[in-house]
Amino acid sequence: MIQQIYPSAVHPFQYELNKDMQFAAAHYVPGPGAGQCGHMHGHTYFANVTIAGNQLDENGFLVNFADVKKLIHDRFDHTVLNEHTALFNDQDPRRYPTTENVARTLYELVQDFLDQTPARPRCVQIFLRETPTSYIVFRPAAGGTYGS
Ligand SMILES: Nc1nc2c(c(=O)[nH]1)N=C([C@H](O)[C@H](O)COP(=O)(O)OP(=O)(O)OP(=O)(O)O)CN2
Ligand SMILES: [Zn+2]
Repeated sequence: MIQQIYPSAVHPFQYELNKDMQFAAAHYVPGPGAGQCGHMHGHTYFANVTIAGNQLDENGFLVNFADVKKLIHDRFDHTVLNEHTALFNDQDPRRYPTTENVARTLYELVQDFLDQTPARPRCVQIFLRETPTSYIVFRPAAGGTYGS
């Protein structure tokens, strides 16, 4: 069981759902300053996904916790992040599998899924821990984010 305190996302919605999960994945960071991280190595990533909205679906869910896990855990667990070439790219720093870019990519995957649901709740925060001492918090930019 994952038990961590996460930073709060500020949002105007009544319901806030949080899903914790972990996944084991390997990666290397191709950047010139990556040092040791340029070599293939692995992490047990811990992700916390925060989704918010005002409307529940026909199940009484904001979104099914299991669907959120499927989007991330089932896709990345026991994989090499650099090999997800539709998402990451060794030639483009915006697409290197750094913690920052992985966190943003998780946001994009989750929000794309939510956009296909009738109530279209919003992913308001991704917390992604790569090591016991290093983590990133990604929040979508303000402006246009909470428009509907
Ligand atoms: N801003 C970023 N810096 C670093 C990233 C990153 O994704 N974004 N990644 C790495 C490496 O991939 C590495 O796996 C993690 O680095 P680090 O936290 O330095 O790992 P340590 O376990 O060695 O940390 P200590 O606190 O020194 O034990 C590097 N930088
Ligand atoms: Zn790493």
